[in-house]
Amino acid sequence: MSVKVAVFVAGSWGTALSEVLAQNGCNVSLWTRNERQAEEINTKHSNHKYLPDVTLHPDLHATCSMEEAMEGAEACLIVAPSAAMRQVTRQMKPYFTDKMIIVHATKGFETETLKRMSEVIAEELECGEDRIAVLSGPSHAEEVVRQCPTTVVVASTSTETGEKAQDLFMNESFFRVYTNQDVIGVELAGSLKNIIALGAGLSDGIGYGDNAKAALITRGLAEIARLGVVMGANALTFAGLAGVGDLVVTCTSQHSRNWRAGSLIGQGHAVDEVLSQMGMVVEGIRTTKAAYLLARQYDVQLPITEQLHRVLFDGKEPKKAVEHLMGRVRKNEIEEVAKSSWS
Ligand SMILES: NC(=O)c1ccc[n+]([C@@H]2O[C@H](COP(=O)([O-])OP(=O)(O)OC[C@H]3O[C@@H](n4cnc5c(N)ncnc54)[C@H](O)[C@@H]3O)[C@@H](O)[C@H]2O)c1
Ligand SMILES: O=P(O)(O)OC[C@H](O)CO
Repeated sequence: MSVKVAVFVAGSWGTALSEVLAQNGCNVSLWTRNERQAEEINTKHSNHKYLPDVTLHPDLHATCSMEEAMEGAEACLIVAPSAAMRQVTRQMKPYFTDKMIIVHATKGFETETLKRMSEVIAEELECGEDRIAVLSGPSHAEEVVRQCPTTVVVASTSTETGEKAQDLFMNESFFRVYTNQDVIGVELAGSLKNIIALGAGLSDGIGYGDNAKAALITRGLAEIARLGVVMGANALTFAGLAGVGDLVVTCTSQHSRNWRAGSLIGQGHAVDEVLSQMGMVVEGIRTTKAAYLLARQYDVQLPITEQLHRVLFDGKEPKKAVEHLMGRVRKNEIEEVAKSSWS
């Protein structure tokens, strides 16, 4: 009998990961709050709003019933936007059993509490962290559904849960999954890279070149690791798939919503106008707010995040933010790294 996996929700990434699971022979029940979308997935095998021109696996079943989705499931995959994580997990709670593990693939924080997604899930489902894994890494839905080779990491404090998640998602043709025990590092890396991707888009939108983007990626990684290590992450995680891997893909890919949003803002469009145009979640905006507050809480300097915060929330002109970054006091690159326990 195939393993049943309940997936929440049917956005781009939830649908793409459902495809991976269905290709791997799992019995996938994809929950959505939208009845028309469920009907489209079940009858036309498509989800045109989020993955246009893609024919989905014929066995992929969508439902608006949480009970139906979760009944008999051995694993639940949660891919709700960070802003909806608490609401979705609260709805799941009545059907959550001791037999299930949770995998989440959401990038971001709860901005009101500054909690990571696994913390929100553990709170709402009242379960130990050892039953939760996070899946992250350089992986755009648009390429995964085309079965382009993709590598990700699943992190869990429990080896058993991590390996169960690895077994569910890994295949030998296009989806390779590594394990890692550094949940904090993997969650922070996947979330914070979206801020730097907004910055890379902003720089491209202004018309600056590849030098500027490479600098943002490199100094952005230093900034991510600086906060991450202080919050309890393993520095080596930032050199892996969830760290530099995801940072590079999000700062350079045509598919990145964060890069695209940054680029439009760099071209002079207002933040609200850009967000209403995108039609899909741009986690980096909320994450900039959360990281700005975390930097204060942990007394860590995040210059790129701080300038992006000024652009997004105080209306600072993007070029002025870049001038500010270029004009900071002189520093020694290696000493900076050593101070942040990067080495
Ligand atoms: N798209 C990707 O390639 C990709 C890759 C890796 C990680 N992620 C992460 O996955 C998460 C989801 O992103 P996405 O790309 O699937 O977003 P999306 O914008 O494509 O879809 C979001 C979905 O969430 C649903 N939704 C929003 N609020 C809800 C609520 N309160 N209850 C129920 N459903 C709700 C929307 O209806 C929509 O179907 C984000 O954290 C993102 O960073 C995305
Ligand atoms: O399209 P983005 O910018 O939300 O990025 C999606 C993923 O995080 C890439 O791994």
